[in-house]
Amino acid sequence: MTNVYDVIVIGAGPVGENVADRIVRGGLTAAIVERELVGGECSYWACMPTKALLRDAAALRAARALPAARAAITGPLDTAEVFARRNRFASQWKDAGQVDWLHSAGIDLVRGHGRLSGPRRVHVRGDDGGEVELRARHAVVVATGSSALRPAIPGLDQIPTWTSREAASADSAPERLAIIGGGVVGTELATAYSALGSGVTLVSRTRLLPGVEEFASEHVTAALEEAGVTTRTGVDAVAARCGRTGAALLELSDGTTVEADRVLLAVGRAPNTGDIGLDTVGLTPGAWLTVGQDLRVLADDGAQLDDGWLYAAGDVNRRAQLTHHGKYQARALGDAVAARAAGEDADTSPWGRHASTADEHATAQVIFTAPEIATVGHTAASAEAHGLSTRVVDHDLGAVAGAALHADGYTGRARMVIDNDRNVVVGFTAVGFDVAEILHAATIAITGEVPLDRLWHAVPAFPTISEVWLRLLETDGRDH
Ligand SMILES: Cc1cc2nc3c(=O)[nH]c(=O)nc-3n(C[C@H](O)[C@H](O)[C@H](O)COP(=O)(O)OP(=O)(O)OC[C@H]3O[C@@H](n4cnc5c(N)ncnc54)[C@H](O)[C@@H]3O)c2cc1C
Ligand SMILES: NC(=O)c1ccc[n+]([C@@H]2O[C@H](COP(=O)([O-])OP(=O)(O)OC[C@H]3O[C@@H](n4cnc5c(N)ncnc54)[C@H](O)[C@@H]3O)[C@@H](O)[C@H]2O)c1
Repeated sequence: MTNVYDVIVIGAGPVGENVADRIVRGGLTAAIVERELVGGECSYWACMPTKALLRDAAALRAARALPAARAAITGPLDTAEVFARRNRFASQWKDAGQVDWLHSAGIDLVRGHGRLSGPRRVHVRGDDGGEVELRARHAVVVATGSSALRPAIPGLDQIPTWTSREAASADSAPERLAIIGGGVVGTELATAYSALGSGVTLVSRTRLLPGVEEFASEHVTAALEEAGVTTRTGVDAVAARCGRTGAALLELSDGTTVEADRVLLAVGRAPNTGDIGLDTVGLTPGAWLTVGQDLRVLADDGAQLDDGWLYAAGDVNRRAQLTHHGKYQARALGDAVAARAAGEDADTSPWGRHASTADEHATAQVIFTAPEIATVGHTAASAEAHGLSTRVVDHDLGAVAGAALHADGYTGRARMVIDNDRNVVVGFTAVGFDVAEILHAATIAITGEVPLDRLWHAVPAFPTISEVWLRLLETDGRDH
């Protein structure tokens, strides 16, 4: 195996894989370094297994919302089958399929822990202790992702804890599960484990899902409580200890205690940069990597690092910690490196071919709680914080014919945030069952900056949940 490549990618998560793919498609050579499983967190311990844990309960809930289908339900959820199907979606934690794909794409895989060892150099220590020094002609891309953050709560190491990794790969549900952190991981896994039979207590410093519109957070909070989850908002877990029976005891800031068999830590992510040789190129180990518009890593003082040979994409640059946004960055980055190698200029102007502008203006996310939250672009609060002059239009999703038909007693709401100056949509949020699939219309409206006058000509089919678009436009009126 040659040790010199056009580009070296550290980390074969979804983002690293896509960077390497675009590099090779651009006519360059690429090696990818991976210390665990090719496919990364998303494939084995995050997106795919957690969504698999949620899916059967969602289908059962959908059937229960229709009287005739409900009558056909003959028993409870077969949780052993749920875990077995999850195992298949996690490829039994084996990466042979993804390795085959790498080979078919013409990407060389180097297994081991990669560290920068100077400009354009990556040192890899293999699991077998073997070492190899790789050299890049054009670029090194850091795509090492992130890991669960461990909060500094005294006594935590004396109690049985999980991070999202263990929760995503467990093969049974604890009788009592306490979750610290009411963000996306906390609420999704509370939804999953309460459906799988755990008695769940969700402890959150703020309201649940503080980053989304308040009405969406309220819908999910009410639904979690209805499903039997105890939500404790506005409190911190301040100490932990082991009870006499071996159970975990969490002391909360309001003086109360929560007892559980497991405590899931879901308080955010930390960058996988502690041991990747950042010090050898003048950067601070353990920090998130700051990048410019072109995803090139900036020095600690904000200046361009050397001649711009070091890039970072995905979770590690903290622009938008979502698989699809990381892969979007990967396409822009890979194409830019290939263009530059061919002596061409990269187009990193807003919405240019090599820019990842959508990270800033149209971050799209589905939160797979029950009901789901689908959101893209600004919330009313973030638009205001960005100094935009906006108006907000809301509509009751339950009043849309397609939603009423979808499920008896359908409740939900949608919000459109409109930029008054340009008369375009800059934000959209919906909460309700199965709203995930209506999100992309909003993403297209926002990225396309479609004028509202033209949106009136985008006719949603009847009777679908997407008809909420027409209702939102009608509520706003035609006179702006
Ligand atoms: C519980 C959970 C659920 C999630 N669900 C969703 C979801 O539904 N949808 C969504 O869009 N996002 C979801 N996310 C976020 C998503 O998982 C991440 O945004 C995504 O995995 C980021 O991809 P990445 O390639 O940047 O990093 P990762 O997936 O973390 O991959 C990084 C890779 O780099 C490797 N690596 C690290 N350091 C080194 C080194 N020094 N040498 C060699 N290899 C190294 C790692 O082993 C890993 O394979 C979820 C996250 C969590 C925690
Ligand atoms: N469906 C999806 O798209 C999906 C699903 C899961 C995760 N993710 C991604 O994974 C990332 C991590 O998710 P997450 O939920 O871990 O992080 P998060 O930042 O969404 O939420 C963490 C929550 O924990 C709270 N918190 C922090 N420290 C605390 C402490 N000491 N005590 C109590 N609460 C504390 C924070 O206030 C915050 O509300 C997110 O960026 C998310 O985008 C995405």
